[in-house]
Amino acid sequence: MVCQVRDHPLVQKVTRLYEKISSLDDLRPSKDVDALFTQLVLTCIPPSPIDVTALPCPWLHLMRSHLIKLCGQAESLLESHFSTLLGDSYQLPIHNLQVFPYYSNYINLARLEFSLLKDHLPRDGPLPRKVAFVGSGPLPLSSIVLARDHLTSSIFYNYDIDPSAASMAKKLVSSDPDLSQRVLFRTSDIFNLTEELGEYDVVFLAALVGLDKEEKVRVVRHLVKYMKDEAMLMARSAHGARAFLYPVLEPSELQGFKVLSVHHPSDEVINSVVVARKCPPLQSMFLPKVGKKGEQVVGCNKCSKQFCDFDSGNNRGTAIDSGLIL
Ligand SMILES: C[S@@+](CC[C@H](N)C(=O)[O-])C[C@H]1O[C@@H](n2cnc3c(N)ncnc32)[C@H](O)[C@@H]1O
Repeated sequence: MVCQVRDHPLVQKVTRLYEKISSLDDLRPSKDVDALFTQLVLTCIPPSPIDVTALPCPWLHLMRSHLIKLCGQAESLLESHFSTLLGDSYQLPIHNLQVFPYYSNYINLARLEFSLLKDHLPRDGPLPRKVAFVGSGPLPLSSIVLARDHLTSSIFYNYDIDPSAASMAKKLVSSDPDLSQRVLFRTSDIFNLTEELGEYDVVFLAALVGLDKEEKVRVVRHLVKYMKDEAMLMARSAHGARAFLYPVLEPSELQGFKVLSVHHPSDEVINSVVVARKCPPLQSMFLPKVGKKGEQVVGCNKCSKQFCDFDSGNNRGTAIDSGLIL
């Protein structure tokens, strides 16, 4: 079958950039690497009619999944470079974060995530006390900006699978009397976090945790298993052509969560944000398990408009989108 989408100008441009990026020996920041990734981001930011997650030909699927991995590697190397620069060159790294070329993107992303989170918290209720950020990286700008500007009394526990990330990140906040006490770092793969995930009121999930659909779903299932009921999940995703750069988390993959909102930025903030709340345990298993769309779903009381809409009181549900298959 001929793959027409390959002739689309956007796909042709991304393919050309992919061929150059994938032939690089080294993804550490340099003039060439920066120029290629800048072109790639500028190519993928504008709205696009193409559903990148449903590319008809296998070659493009393979290209996309390799490109996401290359972007992840380059992002981590960029963060390590600037984290080292900040930690080695400044007494107060926190006061010099603007040396990172995309600092303003993180300011905007943190503002967006906080406003989306606040929309789903009780109006005059307390702000979340304990926050986890999974996939914080060597330059944990999201946690730093969220803790400094928005959740100013919350405690942030940052997790990263890369042991060097925690040590670099600690160095950035150690000279700040407030953040050094409230923004803490641990090394762990998300899959090794179990009971402690149940301590958090909010879990932020970086876009690069779970690089393909299967792994992203595995991450969500792990979070469902260990997050406490009603805790909030702020998961990063991607939309449109930005899905060439980051994995996509579909609301339908968030079984066990009630999806509260999905926000696709149209400015230079690359990531989409999915806001969800952990469902309370199923009240009863008496409802038949769902098999196909539109059938009755297993009761997930008070939960997941996305999956089931309950008649009042009798706890029976009719799948709207896709049922909970447990
Ligand atoms: C590059 S950072 C991006 C986050 C960014 N620094 C921020 O502040 O929003 C993404 C991080 O996710 C980490 N990561 C990827 N998979 C992970 C996993 N399974 N568990 C924990 N961390 C993971 C990577 O090591 C990487 O450092």
